[in-house]
Amino acid sequence: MAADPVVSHTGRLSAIDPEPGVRKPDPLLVLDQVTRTFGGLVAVRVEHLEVQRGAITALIGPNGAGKTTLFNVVSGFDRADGGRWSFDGQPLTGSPAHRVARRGLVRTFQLSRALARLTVLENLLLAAPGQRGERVLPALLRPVWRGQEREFERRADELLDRFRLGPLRDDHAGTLSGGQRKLLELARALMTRPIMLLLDEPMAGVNPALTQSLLGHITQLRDEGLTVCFVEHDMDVVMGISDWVAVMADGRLVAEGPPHTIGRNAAVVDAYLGKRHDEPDATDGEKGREKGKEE
Ligand SMILES: Nc1ncnc2c1ncn2[C@@H]1O[C@H](COP(=O)(O)OP(=O)(O)OP(=O)(O)O)[C@@H](O)[C@H]1O
Repeated sequence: MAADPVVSHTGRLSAIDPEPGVRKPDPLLVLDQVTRTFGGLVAVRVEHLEVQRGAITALIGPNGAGKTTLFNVVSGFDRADGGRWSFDGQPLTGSPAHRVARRGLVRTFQLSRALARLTVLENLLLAAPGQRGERVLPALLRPVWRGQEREFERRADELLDRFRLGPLRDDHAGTLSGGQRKLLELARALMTRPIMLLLDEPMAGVNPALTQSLLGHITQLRDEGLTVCFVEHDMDVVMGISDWVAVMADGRLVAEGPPHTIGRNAAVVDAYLGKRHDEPDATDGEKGREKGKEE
């Protein structure tokens, strides 16, 4: 019997050297010399990073390490100052967000105020591939749906069932709990049938019962072949679902390895002790100071 491709992808990860920038057996996303600066602050300076296809990779690091900025750059929501990156063997450097999504790399965002006013179903339909809000909204008001819209609605219902959001289909998204919103964000991202998902703190604001369910959904998606990279501060979550962990500090990639090795890595201990997780560093920019105040 042929080997399960997913098991072999993640299994092969445990055999490679846990070194920052190490080559992966089957990289889907590859970054080289990627930098992003804000004024004098170098937020990201990643020399080389490969994300393994079919695996769940956690991106961790203290506040202000550059994780979100890296996600923004790669997903086309921010520009880099330098470097190049490729996806599925083809260059992706500098592509705008809509093109990145069309290539199959999709990033989740927290539900915005505008989307909170739409129903759960409308949120999914707006995320349908090749659709732009101005084309979908009038369609939503039409009593008879044409072929493409019907197909999108079928896909949306499939996802709502999958995430047990079916009964909330016609509720305003703003009325959902924190955990249900996270499920909706995941469902929105899946409308386009992506190859890879970038999840920014998928468990933030989720109660423990729903956290388990969300973790189950994410590992199930991985088992179906989706590649997942997520930023997370909760180490139980990181240890619980990731196949591989990449650690950033001060914009750099300082460590990589299987989850059970990461806690023992001296560079990781330095990164977290040097800049406590709940404490913004004095060298952080405005954003770091603002975050510090909020927390
Ligand atoms: N738009 C911006 N303008 C100025 N500085 C920024 C901006 N965005 C990020 N930064 C700075 O870049 C650095 C990296 O921030 P980033 O949000 O990427 O870190 P992070 O690792 O995601 O942190 P956290 O875990 O707290 O979300 C920080 O010092 C931050 O203050």
